[in-house]
Amino acid sequence: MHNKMSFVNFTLLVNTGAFFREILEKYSEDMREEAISILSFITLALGIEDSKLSESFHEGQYDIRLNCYPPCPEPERVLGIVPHADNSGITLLVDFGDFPGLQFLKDGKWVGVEPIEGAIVANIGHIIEVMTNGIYKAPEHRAIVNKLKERLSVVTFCYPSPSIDIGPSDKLINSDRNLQLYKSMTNAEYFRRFFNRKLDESFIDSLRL
Ligand SMILES: O=C(O)CCC(=O)C(=O)O
Ligand SMILES: [Fe+2]
Repeated sequence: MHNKMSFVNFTLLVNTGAFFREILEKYSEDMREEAISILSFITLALGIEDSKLSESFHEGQYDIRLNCYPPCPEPERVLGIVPHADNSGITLLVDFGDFPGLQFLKDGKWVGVEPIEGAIVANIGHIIEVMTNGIYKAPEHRAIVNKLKERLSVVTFCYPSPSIDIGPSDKLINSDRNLQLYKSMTNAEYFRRFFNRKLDESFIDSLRL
């Protein structure tokens, strides 16, 4: 399987066959547990423990993407993935590279994430930015390529239950000092806005009040 990965970046869909489906279903169940536990720590840190925020991820959708970045003779001239923030609630990334291929924008500078064996990189997506009323921000990130080395990453995009509205948690906007900064919308409305977004404008800005 490894040798056949020859595209700059490709997406392996969950329904590529029974064999992959079984592995990916087990994997996504593990990631569901990880996501719920990270989200309950987030709600604990926010002082809104037991809110519907973390619970909504029990029933949510979990999409897995396998990224492959082959070596590139001129790495400074290409990007593996262009700068973006994820539209998920939270994204869990397992990095199989041995160089910092994933980079986050911090204070205007790209900072590489050093892969640690067995570690999961947890990345906040737009939905958690909205649900936490902007306390947790969805960071811009990108992937770069290496002149000599291939890199693989397995990325799980974790979404809350489609029956839950996407909007700032009531518990965070309960006083005059804590104004609601983002719109509240149904799950369907969130995705409608995402798929109809203007590509030259910031999606998260379009969700601000
Ligand atoms: O492969 C990576 O390091 C980044 C992947 C990523 O950001 C994505 O798939 O959304
Ligand atoms: Fe991403």
